[in-house]
Amino acid sequence: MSKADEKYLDIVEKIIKEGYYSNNRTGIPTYKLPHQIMQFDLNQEFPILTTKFVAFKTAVKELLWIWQLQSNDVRELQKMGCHVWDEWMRPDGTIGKAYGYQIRKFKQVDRLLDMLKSDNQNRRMIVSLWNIEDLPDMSLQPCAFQTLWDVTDDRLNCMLIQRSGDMGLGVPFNMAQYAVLVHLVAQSVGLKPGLFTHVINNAHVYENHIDILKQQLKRRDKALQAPKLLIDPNIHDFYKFTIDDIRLDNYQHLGKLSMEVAV
Ligand SMILES: Nc1nc(=O)c2c([nH]1)NC[C@@H]1CN(c3ccc(C(=O)N[C@@H](CCC(=O)O)C(=O)O)cc3)CN21
Ligand SMILES: O=c1ccn([C@H]2C[C@H](O)[C@@H](COP(=O)(O)O)O2)c(=O)[nH]1
Repeated sequence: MSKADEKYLDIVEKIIKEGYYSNNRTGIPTYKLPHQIMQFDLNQEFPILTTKFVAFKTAVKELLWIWQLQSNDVRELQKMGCHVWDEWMRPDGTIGKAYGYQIRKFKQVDRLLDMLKSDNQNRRMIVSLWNIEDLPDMSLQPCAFQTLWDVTDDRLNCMLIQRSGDMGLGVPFNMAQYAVLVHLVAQSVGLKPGLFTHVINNAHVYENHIDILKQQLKRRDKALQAPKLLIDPNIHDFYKFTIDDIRLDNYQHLGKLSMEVAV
């Protein structure tokens, strides 16, 4: 069974059984648990769910939009064929000063790549999208808002801090996305990928996702082996990876489960 299914479904099951019921700004109440953590050794396998289909290409497009294009323009994402931000688009076509905007504003990716190449024992390698001054001008404040990077024994490790995690929709994307990011950054600076630790402060299941997630829990015993992530090995410039250079070999899964997004 894929490790991703095991760790993800453990949290989903715990939230459904023991989670606290509460309301939130969307008006769709959730069951929630604080401080849920998943850790994956990217050297062993790629963390993507097999107990449901995860739209891998769509997820990677969103990742490239934020980290490589460093854009806040939803129309750019739509041009790539990804529509997961449509509901948060402002009349000017953007999501305000959020996500990619904050990476570009402080050249955060360039700084990270430089530090990893020149001083990888630096303990200040952090990319943060949480800019207090700009928070009021974001259509959604970033959820997966901080990554902390470390190099140990020639392996690149990354801890993702997510303040708020929608277990049904956002988290399956985020796990796969940030695992891809670690692989891309590692390949760009000549390191091997290591640990990916995913910390979720408020891990929640929306009430209208419960029945579908229960269906997914029943698939647990049928979970399949994780696919392999294949990245064109000739690319060593972070800005040169395209969506076609990043693919999964033999992604087997138990089929799509549709859920509605709470806006
Ligand atoms: N309530 C909520 N949950 C989220 O996960 C979320 C937000 N809001 N707001 C901002 C972004 C948008 N995200 C989304 C939005 C939609 C899907 C979604 O519909 N996923 C489908 C596949 C979509 C496709 O193939 O295009 C899925 O079945 O996973 C995923 C992530 C993640 N974020
Ligand atoms: O990458 C993402 C982006 C968003 N989410 C989820 C988490 C919450 O359910 C909503 C955001 O609502 P807030 O009230 O701002 O917390 O979106 C996610 O899981 N992953």
